[in-house]
Amino acid sequence: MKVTVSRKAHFNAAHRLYRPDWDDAKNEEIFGKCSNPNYHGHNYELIVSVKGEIDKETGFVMDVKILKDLIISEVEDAFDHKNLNIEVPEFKNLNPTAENIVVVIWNKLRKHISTTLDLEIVLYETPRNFVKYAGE
Ligand SMILES: Nc1nc2c(c(=O)[nH]1)N=C([C@H](O)[C@H](O)COP(=O)(O)OP(=O)(O)OP(=O)(O)O)CN2
Ligand SMILES: [Zn+2]
Repeated sequence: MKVTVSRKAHFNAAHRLYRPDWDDAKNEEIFGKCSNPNYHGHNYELIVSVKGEIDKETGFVMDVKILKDLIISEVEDAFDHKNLNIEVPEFKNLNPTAENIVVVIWNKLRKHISTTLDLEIVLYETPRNFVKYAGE
């Protein structure tokens, strides 16, 4: 019997979608207003879910306090109030799309979560745009 435990979190961050090997016109054509050279921001919301067996002694799949602290140290401290393109090393050579951001977050968290647990992350870039990644 497997149960999913989820924790919501949020951060706000600035970014710019662009490719340095494309000129401004091509970036504008593909990324539109999101390629604004002066950046723009989002209030990102995420739902981190771990799925696994309930431990017989604790009754936990995973202690949510541990999950909360992990999200704070690996995601919020690293991304909150940051310019993703400039201040977050993972995006130095990676376009900070929602797709790429969710994969980066998943890889950061995966290292710290037991391999007996499945990990899935849903990342909302806006209230209407969201992506999901489970490591496949
Ligand atoms: N596949 C993707 N497409 C887009 C991404 C992305 O990360 N992956 N990102 C953007 C922009 O950065 C931004 O998310 C779009 O903002 P906006 O168009 O303002 O989104 P809204 O949901 O607010 O738009 P509404 O029309 O008001 O719903 C673009 N594309
Ligand atoms: Zn954006």
